[in-house]
Amino acid sequence: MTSVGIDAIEIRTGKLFLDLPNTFAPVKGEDPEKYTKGLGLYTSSFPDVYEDIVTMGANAAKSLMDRKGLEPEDIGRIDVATESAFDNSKPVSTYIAGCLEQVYDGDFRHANKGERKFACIAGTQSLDDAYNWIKAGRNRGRAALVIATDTALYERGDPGEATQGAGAVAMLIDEDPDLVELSTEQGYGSMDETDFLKPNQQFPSVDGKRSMQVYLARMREALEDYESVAGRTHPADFEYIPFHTPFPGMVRKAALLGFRHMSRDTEIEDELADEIGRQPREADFETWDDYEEAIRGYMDDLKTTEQYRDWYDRVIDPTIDISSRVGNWYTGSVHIARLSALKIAAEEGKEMAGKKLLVGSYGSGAQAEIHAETVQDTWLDEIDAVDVDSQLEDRTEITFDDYELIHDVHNHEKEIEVEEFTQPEGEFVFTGWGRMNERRYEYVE
Ligand SMILES: CC(=O)SCCNC(=O)CCNC(=O)[C@H](O)C(C)(C)COP(=O)(O)OP(=O)(O)OC[C@H]1O[C@@H](n2cnc3c(N)ncnc32)[C@H](O)[C@@H]1OP(=O)(O)O
Repeated sequence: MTSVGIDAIEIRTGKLFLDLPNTFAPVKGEDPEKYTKGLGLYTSSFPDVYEDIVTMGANAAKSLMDRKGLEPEDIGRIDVATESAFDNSKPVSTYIAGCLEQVYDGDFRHANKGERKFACIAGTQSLDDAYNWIKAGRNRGRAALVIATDTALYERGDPGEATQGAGAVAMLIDEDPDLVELSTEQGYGSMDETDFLKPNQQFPSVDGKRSMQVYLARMREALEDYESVAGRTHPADFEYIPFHTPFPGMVRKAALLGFRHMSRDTEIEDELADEIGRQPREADFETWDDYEEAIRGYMDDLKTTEQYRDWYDRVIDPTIDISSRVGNWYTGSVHIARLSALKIAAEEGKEMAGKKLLVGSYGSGAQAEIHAETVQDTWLDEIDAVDVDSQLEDRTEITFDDYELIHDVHNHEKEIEVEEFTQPEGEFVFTGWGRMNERRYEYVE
């Protein structure tokens, strides 16, 4: 069987950043620790005046193509995942292909292009599409470019304003991948939910607290569904578990539930029994409320145990590092979590070849998906080549007043002229609108 997976990754962050505890929280009259300790966020990325989902996606894709020495003819498919699209008909992938064709010989005339929408899970669904296309033997030896790109902005004053972000992740999906092979086994948890949606509007209608409950419920169903095909999971099976990370605090909740689930009926539950008792079983309670209360008590105790804390520090904490510095990238968020973990593994000199990851994606509306990935022998060269730190360090800090302006610049309802904060160089930029109201782009040397 051909192995198929992610051959290479590149990211492109919005070039501006807002310091959440020190700049945003004081103006909002909030305790900075809500951000650092509660949400787990330090800074959020924002796009400069000339950046948007197309420029960030095209710039990430160009870095990837240059690094891998690819030409348009090597790509048979361009799938863009986004929930920030500005066009209800023409897909963002055509805009990105148009950008790339400005700088490469040849074109993407024979590449299949599309756009995937299912909130944040669309990035993983695009990986699926590429995987299936290659497995079906329809790729004619060509690779697929998957680009997850979003500008995660909320209405001013919405609680979601705390969890914004902007950036793109470009991934090359190919046979015999250099980074990770994707498992055939997958699990889904999917229900019609009204937790976060954008019915013909730019900024989301969000029931934030409910969206967190729905995330956890669907993730748990996806894990059970995954186990029904792949067999029971155990906390020791996976080196890292990257989750969709709207903010790191969400992952802390998901990780605790996951650990409880994976350690049930194992030696870990036995070892913890003296300290915190056994996990409550529904059958032992007369009412659901009593059972829930017992579960809450068990979870409160579980998160203080050494076993859980060690596991969390080793398996989960490395996945949230980048996210805590860039905020929510919606469709790209789980792919940043994977990258974050592998980057830290590389920095720590960890041998990862052959090790497994369990990847938990989520999209509001709502669906969770779980699959496993196997790290490939060549992973270290790939991870060492990805430029994350310099991009994050090179971002320009904005004040709260700047933030208000930049929010308005990217608000489709407003027309406002604002001077760019940074000077574009060697990148695609947005230049304005064409005669049919299409957005126009050019490459700046
Ligand atoms: C879009 C998706 O990806 S769907 C999945 C998740 N949903 C979202 O991201 C929706 C968008 N975001 C939002 O709606 C909001 O930002 C929310 C719901 C995440 C947070 O809402 P807020 O009302 O602003 O924050 P809240 O008061 O709940 O504080 C956030 C956390 O910080 C904690 N906190 C608050 N103040 C402090 C403090 N001073 N010190 C330590 N912790 C604090 C809170 O207890 C809470 O943690 P908990 O949930 O473990 O109790």
